[in-house]
This record gives sequence, C-alpha cells and structure tokens, in this order.
Amino acid sequence: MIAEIIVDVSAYPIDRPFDYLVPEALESVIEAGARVKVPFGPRKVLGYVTGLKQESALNPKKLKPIHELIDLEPVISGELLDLSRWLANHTLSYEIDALQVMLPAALRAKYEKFIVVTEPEQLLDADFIHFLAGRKRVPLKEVDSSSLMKTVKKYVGQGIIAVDTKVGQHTAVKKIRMIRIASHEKLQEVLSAIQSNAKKQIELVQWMIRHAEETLGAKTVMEQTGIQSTVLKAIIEKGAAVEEFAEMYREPDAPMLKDVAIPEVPTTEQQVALDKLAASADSGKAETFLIHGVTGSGKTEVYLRTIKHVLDKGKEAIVLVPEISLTPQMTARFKERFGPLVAVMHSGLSAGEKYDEWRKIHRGEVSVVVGARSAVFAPFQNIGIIILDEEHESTYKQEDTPRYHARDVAIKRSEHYGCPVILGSATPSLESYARASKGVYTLLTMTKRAKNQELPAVTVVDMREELKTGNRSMFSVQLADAIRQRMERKEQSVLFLNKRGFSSFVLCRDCGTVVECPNCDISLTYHRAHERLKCHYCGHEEQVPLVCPECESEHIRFFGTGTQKAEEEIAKLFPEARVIRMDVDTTRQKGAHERLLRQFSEGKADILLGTQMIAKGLDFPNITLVGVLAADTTLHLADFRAAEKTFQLMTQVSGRAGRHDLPGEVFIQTYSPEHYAIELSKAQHYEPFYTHEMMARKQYGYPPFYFVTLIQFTHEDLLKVADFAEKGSRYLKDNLSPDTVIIGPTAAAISRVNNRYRYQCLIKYKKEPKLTETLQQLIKYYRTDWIKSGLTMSVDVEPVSIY
Ligand SMILES: Nc1ncnc2c1ncn2[C@@H]1O[C@H](COP(=O)(O)OP(=O)(O)OP(=O)(O)O)[C@@H](O)[C@H]1O
Ligand SMILES: [Zn+2]
Ligand SMILES: [Zn+2]
Repeated sequence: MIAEIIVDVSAYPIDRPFDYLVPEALESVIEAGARVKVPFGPRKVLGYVTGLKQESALNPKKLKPIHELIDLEPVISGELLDLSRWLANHTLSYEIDALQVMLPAALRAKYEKFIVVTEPEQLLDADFIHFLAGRKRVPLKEVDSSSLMKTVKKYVGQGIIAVDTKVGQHTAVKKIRMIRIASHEKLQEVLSAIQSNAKKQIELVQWMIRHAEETLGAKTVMEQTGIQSTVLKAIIEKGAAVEEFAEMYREPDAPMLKDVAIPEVPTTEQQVALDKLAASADSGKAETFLIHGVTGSGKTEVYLRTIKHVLDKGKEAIVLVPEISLTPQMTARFKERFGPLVAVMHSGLSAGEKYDEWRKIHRGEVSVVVGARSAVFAPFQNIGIIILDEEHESTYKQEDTPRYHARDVAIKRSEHYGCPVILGSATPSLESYARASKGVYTLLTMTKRAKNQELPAVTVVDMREELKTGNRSMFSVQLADAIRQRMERKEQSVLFLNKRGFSSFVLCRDCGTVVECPNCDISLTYHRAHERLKCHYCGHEEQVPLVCPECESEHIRFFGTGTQKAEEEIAKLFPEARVIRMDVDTTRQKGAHERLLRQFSEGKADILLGTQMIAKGLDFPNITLVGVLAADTTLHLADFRAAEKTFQLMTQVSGRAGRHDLPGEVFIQTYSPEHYAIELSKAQHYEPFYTHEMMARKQYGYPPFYFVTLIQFTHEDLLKVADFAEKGSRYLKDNLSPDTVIIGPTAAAISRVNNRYRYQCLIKYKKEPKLTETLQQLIKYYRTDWIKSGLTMSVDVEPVSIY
C-alpha cells in the first residue's frame, strides 16, 4: 500500500504530496487525515496522509517507508482535507500551511535535536564526557557555549556522535494519577501483614477499607487522609491499591458575568427571521443569510434559538465572534443556554486548553463551539449552522499565510453540509450588503431594538470650537457635563478612545518634529512607565530626548490621547469617579478581561474607559452614556476602508448606550464634524451611508465594484525592492487581461519596517480568469529564484487593509 503524504516543510519544490510505502503492520489501521513521521532527506519530519492507493507511478524500490503512525484516529476528516486543498488554491499558500491552520498548535510538530553518542566514549575529551554526565542522548539545546558547539561539530564530522531530530507534539494530553483501591478482603490481608509500628500505613489502609473498590484521585486521597505520598507508595507496593492514569481536560475558567434574563418571547422581527432560518436549516440546502439588525435588536437571541433548533435535529453549530473581547459575555450567554455542550476557543486560552477544547469537538462530546476566526475549522462532522457575528470585522481575515477569510471558509463548509450560514451585523461590510442587495445572500432586517427602546441620541462635538474657546482638555464641556450627570444619577458611562495610529508620540511644540523610529517610517510610541520610546513595528527602543533633535528646543514632550492620559484627565475632572481602564496594558494578564468586565457589570465602577476592545458586544443595563473622545483617528488611515471603518466603529460604540430601560445618549468628539462618515453616524442609518460610500467606491474603482489583490515586496536594499516590484508588475501586466488594472509598484504607506523597504502593487479586476494561474507562476519565480536575493514577496487576495 502507498500513502500520499504532505510533509511539514514549506518550500516551493515540496508543495505536493509525496509517495511513501505503508509498512504491512500499519495497512489495516492507517487512514487519510492521520499524522505520520516520515524520513525526508537526512531527517524525520511530520506529515499528513492525504490519500492512500495501491500503486505509485514511481519505482516502489525507491520509496521510503513511513517511520511511524502518530494517529490511529485521523485528526483531519475527509471534508477538511478537501477544504485544505481548496484553501491552498484560493489563498495561494502551501498545502502544508492550509492543513496546519486547521489544527490546534498542540498537534503541530515540535522538532527537537538530540546528540547521540554512537562510538565508544574513550574517544571523547574530558570536558565533553563531563557534559554528557553518563547520558547517551542529550538535547542539543543544552549546548550553551560556542566552544562546546565546536566540539559537537568536530565529533559529528568524525562520526563519533550524531545529531538526531525527534519529532514530538507540543502539548500532551493532561493525565492525572488515580488510585484504584483493592477489595475488602485484600485490604484486610495487607493490614494484617503491616508491622504494628507503621502507624501511618495502618491508618491509611483502614481508611481504604471504608473506600474499598473505589477509584479516587491520588490528590484527593492525600488531602482526605493527610498522609504523605511515600506512605501511599508503600501501601501500593503491598498491593492495597493500583495506580492508574486518567485523561482529563484543562477547564478554562468559565466567565461569570451578571447577565440579563433570557427573553421569553421573540419580537415580531425576530420571529420572522427565526422562521426563515428554521425553514432553510430543514431544507438541507446551503444558503447564506445576512442579518442586518440595529444594535440591541436581539441578533444574539436569534442565533441562540436557531442553534437550539439545529441541535434538536442532532446537528452541530459553529459560532464565530471577532476577538477575545467579545467572548466573556458571549460565552456566558451560550454556556447558560447549552451548558456543557459548548466548547470555547479563543486566543486567551493556553495551548493545552485549546487542545482540550479541540478534542471535545473531535470526539463529539460537545455540539456548539464559540470561538474566534480559527474555530471555523472546528472538526465537527454534521454541521447544521455556521454563524459569524459582527461579520464586518477585519479580524475575520487572517493576516499571515494562509490569508483566508473566515466568511469564505464558512460558506465553503456550508456547501458541503447543506446548511445555512448567518452573517450578522448592525453595520454590514459593504461587500456583504452589496451581495445581499443582489440576492446572492438572503437579507433579514431587524430595524427595532428588542425592547422597543429608542436608539440613543447622538451629538457631534466640534473640537476645533472647544479649542477656540480655550478648552484644551480631551473632554468637551458637553461631554464633561454629561458624565457629571451620570455620576449624580448613579448610571454608567463608557468612554471610547481609538488608539490605533494616534497613540502618544513625542512632539516638539516649536518646530513640530515627531520622534520617529530609525528603522521604520513611523513615529515612536511613548511609554510612561519606563519613560521610554518604543517602535511597535520593529521593537526599537530609546530614551525620551530632553531637547528636540532638530531645533534643540526644550519644548519637546509627549502628545496624544492614550488611555493613561485620559485616565489622568478624568481623575482631575472627577476625583470621586471610579474608573476601569481596559486596553492592551491592563488586559495582558490571563483572565483580566473577564475580571474587569465583571467588575463593571456589578456596578463597581462609574466609567469604563477603553480602546477598540470595548466597542462591541457589551450589553449592560446601566450604561446610558457613550463618549467617543476622538473620532478622527480611524478617518485618517491611509486605506480605502477608512470611512467605512469609522462609520462602523461609531455605530457600534453608540449601540452600547440605552439598551435596556434607561434611555441612552452619545457624544462624538471630532476635528472633522463635516465628514460624511461622522455626519451619517449621527442619524445611525446604515442605508444612506451605504449609498454614499458605494458611490465613492464606484468612482475610485474599489471593492465591492472591483476585486483587489495586493502584492507586497520587501528588501533591505531600496533599489533591489523597487527593481523586483517592477519586474513583478511587468509580469502581471504581460499576463493578465487588458481590462485588469495594475496600480504601482509604489512604496507602501509605511515604507520601511525593521530596516526593510516595502513596495507594493495592487491588482484591480472585475473578472480575471487567469488570476490564480498567473499569480501561481509569479510565486514560483519568487520561491525558486528571487527569494535567494533576500526578497520577500506576499500575495494577499482581497486584503482587508492596504497600508
Ligand atoms: N425578544 C426579546 N424580548 C426581550 N428582550 C430581548 C429579546 N431579544 C433580546 N432581548 C434583549 O435585548 C438585548 C439586546 O439583545 P442582543 O444582545 O441579542 O442584541 P444584538 O442585536 O446582538 O446587539 P449588538 O449587535 O448591539 O451586540 C439583550 O439584553 C437581550 O437579552
Ligand atoms: Zn523642534
Ligand atoms: Zn521600528
């Protein structure tokens, strides 16, 4: 028997399955989708069986046998194997990358090198013998000095020792020690044989007699009896019990947030959506729905009830949420409804926890998974629905290879299972809304909030006017008044600060110089805690300068509206306010996110101040005020989606206010109040914004009217990168249809990162049948030739941002 195997090596000539001989002993157990260890050149690597066959086109004598079968149960189903091929093709990535992205990191290979002594030790010098300390196999990583490394190299050359690679797994199944206690009779027998001065042993056996034939955790036994493990061990040796190891799951802490009651009856709009979704789920056809529902319209409730419907039919559900920030409240709601049937997968879990959640799904022990992007690959075998909440979020697109969009993968999987996909949002992406308008997706609209509350009243505050009247603080008079009122009424406020691109930088007030990174064309970020400047692209760090490097003025200091600064201003304006700050710094610790949100939900703070991570998903009854401190930050991104992102963000944050009985109010502070994205978020009507933005996109030829593909080139040498970028675009121009537009090559908006110059070129097309083929050929040139000159090139089909 022959197995086709994709090996864990990313290189151009290797991006195809290789044939290996299946040893006879494995013939009856090996299956496609299992992992194996195979020889590859001089080493052993991990591989995935993608197919089995009787004959190879190659000479069977030349085929090498599989070294080891790792999985008796395949880790990748037939459906996911097909999906990986589609994914590799669709995103122009290596098949091995497409396979590995579907698995938890724990299942990917870990390669460890070992020194193995092959010749008698007499040949080794004293230092080396000392280093070996009697061992015949030593991990290479223990070699910590260059002189020792030299010795290793010398001995390897002489054939006295060898370096061997071991393929292992990152994280193991967690096992705990169990004690199976013997029968009553046996224990009596043991007891009578114990010497009378071994008091502890006697005590333990007497305890065991009361628990005869039970199996208990070793830890429990020790805790309950208060004896030490040596005593337990002695007793086990005498036959009073047997030691066993049992598999167990690492249980991530279940977030417990004070939640609102489960609604008893759906609203009319919810019912309409529910009926259509149920009918579609029962039809066995793949259909994609877009639920456009205003903030607080009860989309989540629609998801929950539809999932219930699907579970009742014995099927499974995948729910994707954009990022960890959403999961605490979301998971709490799902766990409340579906209890232990829910697995949770997000980046806040440890590798071991992720692996355990994955195994629960793989073994069919759960039927709902709530997770971030990669949960779209959950190894269910009978999917009944896939849901993407906040479908417009850019985090659904993976930024590294394979550069896939979870929405595309969800739709692809739904075609296999004949099940619906729900895309839900209060502010759909232009792409999705355009598809729904054309009837490609089925549009479901929910225009009212679930409890019929009004959407909050939105006021746009012109910060230029504030400055003219002498108010230099981050808070306009209106917003400050509104916060004060909330404090008096014991209601809660959410203050939102979009940090991206506008964090605190150091600026000279005399000449306007901003301190930039010497390696990248971007400003350095000021870190107050250590009084240092850091580059967030390459990690460069330096001291804050005392005088301006350009004009030597002493008026150089940090400028900006970081969350820390906002916190300080709040403390000055409202000394009595209890503030919770949520940003990357305060949520770094595991579980911090949940803890802070819980405190806020329990009313332990008046103000929640935070970045993007608080923009969505929060549903707390006492929030009646939302303030956006500076709306401009997203508006000025060098990206064709800047207006769309701003509108979405403004609508999402506004939606946090007045979701329950108390009415809400929103203040948006900005230096560009006349921009349409700001003006239209005031009325909170999506359609006028959609119409306006579509006109702009049409005029400039952007998605959804055109598709775009972004090619980026980087090199240490400016002339070289320009040269390769030129070569690349010429190749594209020569090979793609005349209707396709190729923009560039140009220097990227951030033109240098980590000492590498960045160039890019953008392909715009309506229909380009030769695209995949042409790009594959370009990638082939790159991987076989250009790469050797130090170039990196990446291809991003339908990128989410282009800077
Ligand atoms: N039929 C209903 N009757 C009463 N209350 C409801 C009903 N449906 C939902 N709710 C409540 O309304 C609030 C908003 O619902 P939900 O969070 O599902 O909205 P959403 O559309 O997902 O909001 P967003 O997009 O803003 O996150 C929740 O507190 C929910 O419990
Ligand atoms: Zn200066
Ligand atoms: Zn830098």
